[in-house]
Amino acid sequence: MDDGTGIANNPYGSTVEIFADESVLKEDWQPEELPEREDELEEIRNSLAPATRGVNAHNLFLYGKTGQGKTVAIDHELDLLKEFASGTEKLELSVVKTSANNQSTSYQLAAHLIKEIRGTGKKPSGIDQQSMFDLLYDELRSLNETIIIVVDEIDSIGSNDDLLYELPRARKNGHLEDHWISVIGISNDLEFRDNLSPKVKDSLYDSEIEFAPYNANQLTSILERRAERAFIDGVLTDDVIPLCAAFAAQDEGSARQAIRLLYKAGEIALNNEQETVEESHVREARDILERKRIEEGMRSLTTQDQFALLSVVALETAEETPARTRQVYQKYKSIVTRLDSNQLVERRVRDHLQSLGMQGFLIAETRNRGIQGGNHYRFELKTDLEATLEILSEDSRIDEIVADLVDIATANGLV
Ligand SMILES: Nc1ncnc2c1ncn2[C@@H]1O[C@H](COP(=O)(O)OP(=O)(O)OP(=O)(O)O)[C@@H](O)[C@H]1O
Repeated sequence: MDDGTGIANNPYGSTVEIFADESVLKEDWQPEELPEREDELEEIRNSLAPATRGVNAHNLFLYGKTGQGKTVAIDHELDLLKEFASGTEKLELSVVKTSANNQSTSYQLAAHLIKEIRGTGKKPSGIDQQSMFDLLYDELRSLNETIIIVVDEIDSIGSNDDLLYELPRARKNGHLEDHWISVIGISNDLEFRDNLSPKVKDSLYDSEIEFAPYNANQLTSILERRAERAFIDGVLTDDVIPLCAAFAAQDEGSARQAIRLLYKAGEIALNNEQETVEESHVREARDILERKRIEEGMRSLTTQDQFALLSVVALETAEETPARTRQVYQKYKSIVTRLDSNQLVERRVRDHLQSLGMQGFLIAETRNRGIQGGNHYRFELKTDLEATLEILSEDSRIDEIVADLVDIATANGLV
């Protein structure tokens, strides 16, 4: 049937409508309000407020797992501060934002900041560290009197953290005599603070705010506000939002994950020409996103990460998890022997296991050893076993081992 637009037979011409404003479900959409983070917003405001009183804002660290609203909260408060600055002569403000990205050093971070301030051109390179810092001070001098530097993924800077020590002291040390400078660091790595060198901690550390994972009720309200704008009235069945919220809350409590689930469920309904979004769409969306997450994560695993993961998967198929490091290590040794690969010592394997925990593949539970002192760890698989086995089996180096594990998992009724 022709609807008069001439596109009736075009495969893009779906007659079903689900979304009222799909852009609201996109990653870069900026919410106007964050009622679930009122306390954190107030703490950020109190830390930034000295800038309005003619001195530097406090240095600030925001911690929390992924998708907890750290970035959106800081953006919200900085926007308000900029708005305040534009209406008064009391505050001349410049905000510089950058991400430390994977494995940055102080040198690279300084180069990133220079590029960010210049707004164009390539990152400077080929000079020594002090010259790079001097170049950064030159650029910073061209900015307004009060400078706030936001460094996302600040933990990526690792042990070469000289710049984090230098920046907050730039005024005192005469590099930026006429400026007030402060640094806001954002991190997903909850242990980063403990690993900072004492001199950086001392120089940089004024206050910290931890963003606790959202619970299912908070995620429900976040989703409801989005859904009201994003979807046509009445297309979401009652279970959809609570289910998206529950799935995300069971995992990391991430608002990003909850929003992605809702968006994907809507797309699945639409692609299937269905008039309403239902619980089954959310379940399908969860499976698709989980698989994608594992696939993406696996691409960045090193060979030894992969062997460590495979060891835990092997214990999982035999229903022997959570497992102590020693147990995982035994499995690891048999795997590398079978593959005729380089064998690491137990401590290094434990490092790989912990890194897999950080990357969301494993649950790494810490137990205190009581009077013996120190901690020991227990590891179990966090990702879906069946999907993990399936993705691992695509790697020809380990596919025979994975095939054996699939047999064991099947025999144990796990897949
Ligand atoms: N309270 C909230 N209300 C509405 N939307 C929110 C809220 N918290 C987070 N979001 C949304 O969730 C997504 C993730 O938030 P954000 O990027 O701020 O998280 P993050 O903690 O900085 O995560 P990461 O460390 O991974 O960058 C964004 O789309 C953001 O708009």
